[in-house]
Amino acid sequence: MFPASRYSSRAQRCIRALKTVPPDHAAPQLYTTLHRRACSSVSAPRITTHYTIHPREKDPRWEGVEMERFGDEADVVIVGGGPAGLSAAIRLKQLANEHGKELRVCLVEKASQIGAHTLSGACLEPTALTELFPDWKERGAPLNTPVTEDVFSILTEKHRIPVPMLPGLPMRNHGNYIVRLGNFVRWLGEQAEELGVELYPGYAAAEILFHEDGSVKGIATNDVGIAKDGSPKDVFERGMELHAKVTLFGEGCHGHLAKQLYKQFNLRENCEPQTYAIGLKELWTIDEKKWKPGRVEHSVGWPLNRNTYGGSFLYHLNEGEPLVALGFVVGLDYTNPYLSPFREFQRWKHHPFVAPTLEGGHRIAYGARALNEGGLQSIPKLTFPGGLLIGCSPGFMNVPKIKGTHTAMKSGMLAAEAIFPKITAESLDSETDSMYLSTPETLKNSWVWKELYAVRNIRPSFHNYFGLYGGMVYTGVFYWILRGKEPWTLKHCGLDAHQLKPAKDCTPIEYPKPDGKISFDLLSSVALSGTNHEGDQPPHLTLKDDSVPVARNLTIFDGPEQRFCPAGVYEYVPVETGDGMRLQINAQNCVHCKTCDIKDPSQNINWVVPEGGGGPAYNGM
Ligand SMILES: Cc1cc2nc3c(=O)[nH]c(=O)nc-3n(C[C@H](O)[C@H](O)[C@H](O)COP(=O)(O)OP(=O)(O)OC[C@H]3O[C@@H](n4cnc5c(N)ncnc54)[C@H](O)[C@@H]3O)c2cc1C
Ligand code: SF4
Repeated sequence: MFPASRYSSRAQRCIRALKTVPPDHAAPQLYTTLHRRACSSVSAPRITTHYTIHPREKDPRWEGVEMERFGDEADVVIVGGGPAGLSAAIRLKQLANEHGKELRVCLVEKASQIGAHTLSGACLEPTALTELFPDWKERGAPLNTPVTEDVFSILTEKHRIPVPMLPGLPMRNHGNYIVRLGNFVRWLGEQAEELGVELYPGYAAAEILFHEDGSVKGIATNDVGIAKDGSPKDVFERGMELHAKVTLFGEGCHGHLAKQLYKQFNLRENCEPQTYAIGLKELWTIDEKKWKPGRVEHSVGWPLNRNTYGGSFLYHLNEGEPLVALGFVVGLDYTNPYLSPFREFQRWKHHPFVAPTLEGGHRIAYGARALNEGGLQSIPKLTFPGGLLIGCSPGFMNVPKIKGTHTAMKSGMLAAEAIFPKITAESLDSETDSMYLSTPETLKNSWVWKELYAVRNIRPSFHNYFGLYGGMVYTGVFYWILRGKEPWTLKHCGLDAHQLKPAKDCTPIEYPKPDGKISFDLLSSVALSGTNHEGDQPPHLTLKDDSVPVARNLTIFDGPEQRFCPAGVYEYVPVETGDGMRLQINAQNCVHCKTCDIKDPSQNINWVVPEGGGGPAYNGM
């Protein structure tokens, strides 16, 4: 793996030493020093060609290329057409209409169609929707499946232990609806357009723009026409600037621009690190005799061990055909680098309680997306000069409920209500100027805050010796009986990226081969996500340092990105000229789940937006 012909003797000494020391949380300084030395001594093949790593100003191929950008002005610009962004846009226009004000609201969405990058369960709690549109039924909102049956189980390899769904438990779904969230988001988009919101699907916000005083001025959409090697193509076109008085960032879980805002405005200074899970999902048409529209099934336990947080969902939809949505969620604080969330999902489908539903059925869609698990203690400061963070980007997910849509919507609506009087108090003819906002008090007094406060200790309580079982006992005592009123707030165990143990300390996991009927391989799965990217563009999975994957991730953790990526984007392949391995990034496969950016143990991967419109083509996921 590290032949003398390829690496200097200094690099080899450092790599050998790296193999013998524990990971950085055990001996941080020694580890970091050795790692830096090893990486600086390794001559790695060039992988990253993106201008965010190799600035165009220093690249002779870009000399003389026209870089002027066209700019447009709006009152509010919203990044992300998910439940949060669309609810904020809708609420702003509702308020403008109620008060007889003109308000220009523009929303950019990186998917080619609104809803095409949306992936969720999803059981929808309709609280926020009813506040936004009390007449949602008359408006034809696609909530076609009220929950009629709620089943929760602890799975062992061969058996199932039923858990009664007592009133008051967070997992209870009485009064909720099973939806295809992509369809619901598309419907929200239609309502927004009807109210006069300008929607721009196929336009990714690639850059945050700042005023001279450091406040946010708006965003720029991505440039197009850059070749894979980072040079300009003949068809190169600069993106467009959108300036606004206020910019709302609703990029969803682990926003790429939000990451920059955290740094720029130190927004995470007083909160815990965000923690995450990856959720994988499939849609199946099943035998009509097994179809029970309105039935919701959740499980914890097998195939995960008691110290790995996660579980499954299986929802029977009522959409005119015998359709089920099923998925598997794995907490990204798992420690064994050999774990593959995708293969755990495939294995789970063979459980004797699950497989009979799928036998004779047909899989029609696949996808994956990260979700927040940090809860209240991980919500950063939400406001900064010129903008606000909304939805799952800062993280309003209610983890034990596995629900974040209603809270994301409400956070967007509250943001709209907080900024509306400020924007309209100014002369609308005045030059665009950024607003200074403080966290809306209404948010802290809202049901969102109360709901997240009550469940704040459930997820961190799973970090105990008994794992799953300890967490369930904690939930029973402190949530079900005391309703989260305990006077303490538990901490998470740090960044998910830091939780992996070195491969030498872990046992490889033997996964069964897929049978092609119930379980499938990765590539045939990715094909069902419809994902596509223009091939001749720089990979949007950028590496801060091209040598780190081999020198650290492969050497110490046996290349975990090959297993945690649910789309087969990362592969270690033999170097063509000489010995050794190199990382190959199959960026076209990416389904924009953001897991690599979260779980990379070296925090060397930075997901950036690809050319607008690229990515999965989900149809009602
Ligand atoms: C597997 C899984 C199961 C879930 N189950 C449930 C459930 O049963 N019930 C429930 O209520 N919630 C569930 N959730 C959570 C729910 O999906 C989220 O809480 C919700 O979608 C958050 O809404 P959002 O608008 O904040 O973010 P998102 O829905 O992620 O929307 C963000 C949007 O922004 C776009 N975007 C991102 N970056 C950019 C950019 N730079 N430029 C332009 N556009 C951009 C994205 O393409 C996306 O369309 C689940 C999530 C997962 C992953
Ligand atoms: S490359 Fe990263 S963002 Fe893309 S699918 Fe793989 S893990 Fe997800």
